[in-house]
Amino acid sequence: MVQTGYSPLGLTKIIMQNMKSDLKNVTIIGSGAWGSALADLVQRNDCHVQIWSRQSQSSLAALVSNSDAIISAVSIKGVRTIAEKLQTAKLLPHAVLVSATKGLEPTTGKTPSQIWQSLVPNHPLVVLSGPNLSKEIMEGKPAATVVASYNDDAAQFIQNIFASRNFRVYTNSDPIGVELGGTLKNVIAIAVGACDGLNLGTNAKSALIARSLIEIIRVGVYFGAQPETFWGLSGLGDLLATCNSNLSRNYQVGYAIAQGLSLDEAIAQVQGTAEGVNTANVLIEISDREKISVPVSRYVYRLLKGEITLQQAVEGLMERDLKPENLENLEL
Ligand SMILES: NC(=O)C1=CN([C@@H]2O[C@H](COP(=O)(O)OP(=O)(O)OC[C@H]3O[C@@H](n4cnc5c(N)ncnc54)[C@H](OP(=O)(O)O)[C@@H]3O)[C@@H](O)[C@H]2O)C=CC1
Ligand SMILES: O=C(CO)COP(=O)(O)O
Repeated sequence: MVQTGYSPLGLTKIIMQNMKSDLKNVTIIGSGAWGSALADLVQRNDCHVQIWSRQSQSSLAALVSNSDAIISAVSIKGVRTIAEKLQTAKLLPHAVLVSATKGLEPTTGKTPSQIWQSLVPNHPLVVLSGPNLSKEIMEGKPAATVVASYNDDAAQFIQNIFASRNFRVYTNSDPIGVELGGTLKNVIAIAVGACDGLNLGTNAKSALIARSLIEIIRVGVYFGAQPETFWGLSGLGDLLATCNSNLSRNYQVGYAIAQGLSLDEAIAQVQGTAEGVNTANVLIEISDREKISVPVSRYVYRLLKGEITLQQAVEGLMERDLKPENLENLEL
C-alpha cells in the first residue's frame, strides 16, 4: 500500500490541532458486535461518535463529511460497497480511514485494506487488529490491540482515539501483516474449535496452533508482510485469543461441526459473522495458484466443503510425510 495524494507534514499539523481540540468527530461504519464495541471504546475518550449501518436512514456521505476518523467495522462482504460510497463522498482532507475487518474478498483475494487503498487512495489508512473478543471489551475487561499504518502520524492519531485504561493500543508499521494475522487465524480457530469439540487434548491443540502460525507466516510473506509481525498481538496474540475462547464465532463453528452439525447448521447456530468460512475458500484459491503450503487451512477447507470427515482430517494431518520443522525457511 502506498499512500498518495496528501502531505504528511500537513497531516501532522492537522492531527496535532485535532488532538488539542476537545472533541474529535469519529464515524463508525457497521453496528454489529465489533462496530458497537469500537464505538464504546472511542466514546470513553471524549470523542463525538456516530454509528452508521446500511439500515440507517441517514446518508453516510453527510455523516462522514465532518469526520476526523472513519472506522469501518463491517464484515468482508460489505467492505467494497462501503468503500465505493466513501470514494464519492466529500471527506475532510485530513480524515483518517481505519479498517477493522478480518477477511479476504472472494472475487479478488484482496484484504480489506487493499480494497480501501484502491478505492480511497488519498487518505491515510490504518488497520486495527488484535486479540479483541468484542464481548470482553464491552465488559470493560483489559485488552490490547495494534493500529498499523505506513503513516506514523495517522497510526498515532488512531492510537490516541482508542487508548484507555482498559484498552492498550500499540502502533505498528506493517499494516498488511497486522491485517493478515487477524484474518488468517479465523480459519485456524475453526480447526481448533473442532479439535476441542473432539476432545483431542492440549497437546494436539498446541501443535495445531504452533504449526498454523507457520503457515500463516508463509501466506503473510506472499502478501509482502514482515514475518516478525506474526509473533505479535495481531498474529500469535489473536491466534491464542480466538483458539482459546468459545466467545469466538469461528471456534464455535469448528466445535459445532465436531458435535455432528452440518456447516449450515453450525453457521445458523452462531450469532454474528464467522469470517473463517469464506476466508478458507479464498485462501485455498490463493495457495493453489501460488503453491503456498497451508496444510491445516486446507484440511479445514476440505472439511467445510464436505469432502472429508473430521476424523479423516485428523488422520490426514497426522500422517503427512515426516519432515524437518524448518523454521528458517518460512516462504516454502
Ligand atoms: N466481534 C468481534 O469480536 C470482532 C470482529 N472483528 C471483525 O469485524 C468484522 C465485523 O464483525 P462483527 O461486528 O463481529 O460481525 P456482525 O455479524 O456482528 O456484524 C457485521 C456487520 O457488517 C455489516 N454488513 C454485513 N454485510 C454487509 C454488506 N453487504 N454491506 C454493508 N454492511 C454489511 C452488518 O450490517 P447489518 O447489521 O446491516 O447486517 C453489521 O454491521 C468481521 O470482519 C470480524 O472478523 C474483528 C475483531 C473482533
Ligand atoms: O477476531 C476476533 C477476536 O480477536 C473475533 O473472533 P470471531 O470472529 O471468531 O468471533
